Amino acid sequence: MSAQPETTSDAEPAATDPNRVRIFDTTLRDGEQSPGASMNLAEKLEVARALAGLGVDVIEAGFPIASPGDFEAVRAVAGEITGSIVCGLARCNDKDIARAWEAVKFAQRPRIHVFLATSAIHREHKLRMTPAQIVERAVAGVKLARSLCADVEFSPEDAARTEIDFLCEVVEAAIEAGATTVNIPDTVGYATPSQYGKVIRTLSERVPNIGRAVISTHCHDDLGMAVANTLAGVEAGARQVECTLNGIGERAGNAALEEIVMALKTRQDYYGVTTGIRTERLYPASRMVSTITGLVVQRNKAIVGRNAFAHESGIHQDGMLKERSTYEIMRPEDVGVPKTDLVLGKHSGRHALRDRVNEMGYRLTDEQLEILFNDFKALADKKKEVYDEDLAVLVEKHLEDVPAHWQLLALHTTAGTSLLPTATVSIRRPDGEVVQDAAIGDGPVDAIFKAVERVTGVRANLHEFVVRGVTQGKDAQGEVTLELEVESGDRSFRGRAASTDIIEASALAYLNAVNAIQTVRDRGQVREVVGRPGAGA
Ligand SMILES: CC(=O)SCCNC(=O)CCNC(=O)[C@H](O)C(C)(C)COP(=O)(O)OP(=O)(O)OC[C@H]1O[C@@H](n2cnc3c(N)ncnc32)[C@H](O)[C@@H]1OP(=O)(O)O
Ligand SMILES: CC(C)C(=O)C(=O)O
Ligand SMILES: [Mg+2]
Repeated sequence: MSAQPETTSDAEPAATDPNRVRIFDTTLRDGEQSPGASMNLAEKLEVARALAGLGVDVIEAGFPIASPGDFEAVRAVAGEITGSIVCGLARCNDKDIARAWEAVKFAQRPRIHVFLATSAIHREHKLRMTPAQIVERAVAGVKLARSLCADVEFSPEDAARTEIDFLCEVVEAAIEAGATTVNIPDTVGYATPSQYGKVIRTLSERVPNIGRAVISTHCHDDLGMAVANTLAGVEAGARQVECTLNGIGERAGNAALEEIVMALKTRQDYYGVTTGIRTERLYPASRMVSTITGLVVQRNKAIVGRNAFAHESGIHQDGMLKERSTYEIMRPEDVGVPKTDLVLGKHSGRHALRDRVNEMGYRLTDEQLEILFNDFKALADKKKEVYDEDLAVLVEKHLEDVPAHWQLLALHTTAGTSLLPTATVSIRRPDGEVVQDAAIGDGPVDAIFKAVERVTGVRANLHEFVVRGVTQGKDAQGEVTLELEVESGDRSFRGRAASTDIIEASALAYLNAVNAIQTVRDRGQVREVVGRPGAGA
């Protein structure tokens, strides 16, 4: 075994500032261990570039002994990435360590990461080794790695379930053998924050040579506590945190990089530490990892989920419009999310509605807004989200001046392959009387038109009938536009209406055109009237 190379004496802030927390990203190694998340060389390189751009201190690029492909990927990352340390994982044996070194040796800043489980469960059942053999093997592995590389990390796998005295012994021996970072994995996500923090604090108090190494956290999310445990580790003195983008990783995943970084940044007042992460690149990097791995980010995921900066409740939206900090503790632009999203839905209020229609260029009186608000709530009860296009339809409906002489109150249709299409309509006449009638037709829409004709007595030929989706999603609104020609054939009247139910939209559009005809008749006018839905149409 050759003499140990010098420990890396980098002038990075991470090496000199006691309050700087190093971000060790293992998206390409532990993250890739998520079932179905394997990445090829080109994909790993792309993610590695994003990680370097993000400013992570260490990129764990893979486990070189795992496969020729992983070896090549780690080598490619090592050959290209500058700035960040590039690390390869190795079991505690000569072959793994040699292979890891072969893969990372051309990196500007290489690291070998050696691991060996220390808990009783792993010692007895998996490794079948005694505590003394574990210490001996760990020391040999670290020494071999240090003979090759100045920067060596040692992980006592399943540390959080390891007897604390034995853990202290192994950590001390690994540092003595040359480990420059000692990583304390909660491999199975079993720890709780105060317990994990206590482990880190105990190591820093009881291991005599601990000052020669950086203490690192590596927490899994089996009980949903990976980030909380990591932060407890930082509070207890850890100055490297191992994490992955979007929290991907073995089983329930690893601690999420974006959550740790933003917790440390947002609560700098509490933690008093910094990282070197360019946080405005978090969202793009998260999107990239999600696209490449195919692991979808849940909507309500902290920091990078689609809802992380979205507000639907009226009270929150009102607060946001008055002062952003009422309901947001971070600015979306600080994590690379384009902007806060005030989603209009069933829980929204008048402030948000007025703000949105103003943004869309409409100026409504208080009375118009009130009417719009009622229609909006009725629509929001049917639709999950009310889009700008939906609003435009509702607003225009109230800006039009076609009076609702005839108002549709209720509608019922039956249709099917072996039935006569039938429609029953209930309509309020201009004199206020409610009339019901029914008709059969070639289809349910034709039956509706005939029933409306029977009630209103307005005879016209349907000249044009167009249905189109005007909004997004399965619950999109359909808009019906139609044109009626009155019997003389020299005048046409258009009607338009929108609804989530196109049968209803057809009835409303037809009645709307009938109202336009009625308006002309009442005024004795002979010009064409373009009818759009009037109030109640
Ligand atoms: C907590 C973690 O995330 S650890 C990293 C987990 N990641 C992976 O396992 C992904 C990559 N792994 C692989 O491709 C394969 O498991 C390989 C190539 C590493 C090994 O494959 P194989 O040689 O066929 O062994 P296999 O995976 O079936 O079993 C693991 C062997 O390593 C031993 N082992 C496990 N951890 C260590 C360690 N840290 N140091 C030394 N030996 C170890 C096991 O005891 C077992 O040895 P045995 O064959 O004497 O019983
Ligand atoms: C290899 C080690 C660090 C690991 O991933 C774990 O223990 O979870
Ligand atoms: Mg792990």
